[in-house]
Amino acid sequence: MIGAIADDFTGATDIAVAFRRQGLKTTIIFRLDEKTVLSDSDAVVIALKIRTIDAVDAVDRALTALHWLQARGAKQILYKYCSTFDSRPDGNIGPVVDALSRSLNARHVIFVPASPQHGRTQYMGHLFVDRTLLSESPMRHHPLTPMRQSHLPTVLSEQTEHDVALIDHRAVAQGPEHIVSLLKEFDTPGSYVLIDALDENDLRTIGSACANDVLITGAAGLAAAVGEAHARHLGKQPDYDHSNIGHELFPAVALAGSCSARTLEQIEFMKHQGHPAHLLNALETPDADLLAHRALGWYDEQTHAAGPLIYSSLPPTQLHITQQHLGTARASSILEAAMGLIASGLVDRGARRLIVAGGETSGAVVTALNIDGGVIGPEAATGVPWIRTTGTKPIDLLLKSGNFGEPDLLTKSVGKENS
Ligand SMILES: Nc1ncnc2c1ncn2[C@@H]1O[C@H](COP(=O)(O)OP(=O)(O)OP(=O)(O)O)[C@@H](O)[C@H]1O
Ligand SMILES: O=C(O)[C@@H](O)C(=O)CO
Repeated sequence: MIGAIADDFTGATDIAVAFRRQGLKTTIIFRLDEKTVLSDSDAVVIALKIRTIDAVDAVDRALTALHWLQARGAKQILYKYCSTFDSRPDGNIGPVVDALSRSLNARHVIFVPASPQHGRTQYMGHLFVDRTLLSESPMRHHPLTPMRQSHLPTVLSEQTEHDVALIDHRAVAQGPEHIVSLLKEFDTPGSYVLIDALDENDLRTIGSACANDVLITGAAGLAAAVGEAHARHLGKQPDYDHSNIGHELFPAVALAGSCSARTLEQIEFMKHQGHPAHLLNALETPDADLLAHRALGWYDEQTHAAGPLIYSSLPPTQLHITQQHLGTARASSILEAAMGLIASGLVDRGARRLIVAGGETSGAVVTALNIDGGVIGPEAATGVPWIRTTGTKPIDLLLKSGNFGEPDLLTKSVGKENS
């Protein structure tokens, strides 16, 4: 069984569906419970919310997840971070991988964030988002983890004491045996190796070179490659879900806390299509309870025929003003707490389908709703699967990564009743 630990919730759904697509029976876990028994899962993904928290706490939670997976028979561990390597200079990718590699006694650890299906490629150690370098992409304005350096060996070296090497694309092009022979040079405990990848072929090459590594790290591109090799080994066929998850439960509401460029476009599109929208203004009301109370009062006045939107997302200049006045961490914690309260209030009022934009925001919502896990359904967009939650009152959830999906994704997913 492959065990994956994801540093945020939308990242967890992104790799869960990458495994599922290959035909692996995949379970997603939002809350660790010692009593959980996994029946015949080929891949298990644990969603953590540790991307931006204090590194000591992040390490602690990642190790708890590791031990939980090991106790249930995970043979290979994938640590999933963002395909744009989102992290702060003091963490969290470095400290968490340091702890996981020590605990697993890993000889070398590969780092492969490239995910061509999402337009993320790595060449000569530099990460690209579509046609631009990471540092020139909208990721430079991220509210919590602004990425202003594209050369990943430099970024990772700032987060760890371990040596960081690069296997560049010329070496990848020579095939898996060549990578295996190069990795032998790094076969001392705790050697870190970033590997370039431009397309699915490169990822397949890397996936087969690292098939026996106890610890691998990366994003959905690597998960798909490793999942494919694993499915082949198990004799499983690719699986495209045809269930009705995500298409039948009403009322539906969209919640957006992501300030990523694509989410801002999706919000504009939704408003333009006439969906009612309510902005959470933390600058004016820096109080989670009050923001939630007002948002739910507003929701109660809507007809719900066209799925409503509740959002806090702002473009970079306005975001910066809020963060300067309130402090970055305080603004996030007020808004995440408000989103959690709003989600609980919506479910109490009968909402059956929630579309949530943003990984941290998704973590806040799922945690507030006390959801243990769910079944991965069809993809509304690449890397964005519907999830039907487990438990007595299932709801359908779409946890959307900030930059994923076409501009009409929120509009299409929230839908219009009887349309
Ligand atoms: N108006 C605002 N002012 C300050 N902070 C905000 C505002 N709106 C949202 N935020 C915060 O910005 C953060 C956005 O992170 P989140 O992970 O939800 O989105 P994302 O990074 O775009 O998504 P992903 O990680 O999936 O790519 C959250 O902590 C959220 O509370
Ligand atoms: O890898 C990605 O880009 C996403 O799965 C993600 O991590 C969103 O936060």
